[in-house]
Amino acid sequence: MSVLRFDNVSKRYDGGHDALSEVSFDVAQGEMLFVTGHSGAGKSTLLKLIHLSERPSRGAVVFGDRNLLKVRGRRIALHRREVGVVFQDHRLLGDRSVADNVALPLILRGMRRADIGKRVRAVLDKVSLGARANALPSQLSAGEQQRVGIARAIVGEPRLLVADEPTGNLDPTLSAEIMALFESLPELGTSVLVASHDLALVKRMKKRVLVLNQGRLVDDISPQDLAQ
Ligand SMILES: Nc1ncnc2c1ncn2[C@@H]1O[C@H](COP(=O)(O)OP(=O)(O)OP(=O)(O)O)[C@@H](O)[C@H]1O
Repeated sequence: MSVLRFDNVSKRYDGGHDALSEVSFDVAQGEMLFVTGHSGAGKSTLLKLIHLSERPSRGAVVFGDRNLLKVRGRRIALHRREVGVVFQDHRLLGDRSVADNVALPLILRGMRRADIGKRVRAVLDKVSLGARANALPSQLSAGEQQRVGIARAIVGEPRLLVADEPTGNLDPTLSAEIMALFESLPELGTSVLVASHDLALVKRMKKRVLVLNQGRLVDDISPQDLAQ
């Protein structure tokens, strides 16, 4: 079953050229894949269409059986519960503890406090930050902050996780740890779509790779093809 489908999607920003041009692809439930391409190729735009911070100019983005064109108003927040997002710049609240930052999506959806505490502890353990639950983001390293961002993105058990250059500022060891964490998510049914311009990293992972060039999807490489 596909969790996400792009059907001939184009996106033109006001006054600009096509950032995406007639892009079509499917993501299966529990699949992990990468989208790569040079700076300006359209990777971030593609992710923004999925979590509805942008809208397509033409074509359809379909999530499960939901055409995202029809998702408006209050339904946007409901849609975002099902899509976890990891930003390159973390976007953590500086005056809140690690645990509070991770709890935020669950508080917003009105979950009971006791359940929130349990979930937050479990997910912080998963990203190896159980001991830093009470720290402020400014007291953490870049890699630790990134892991808090990931914990916040997965705490709500989304159907799809999208990550924009999640290892951009990290050393190779930390990048590998984060990729190992992402690789474990499909086992729980979460699909994972990672935008990265780091070709060495993408090749190492041996997953499906979508290649964008000036907004066009120019290649869709299967793991088998990558291995050759
Ligand atoms: N808000 C915007 N308004 C106008 N043009 C934009 C906007 N956001 C992106 N663009 C343009 O759309 C194109 C695709 O940008 P996008 O950020 O999606 O690329 P990218 O592959 O993520 O690049 P990078 O790796 O540098 O982040 C670029 O030409 C960019 O200048």
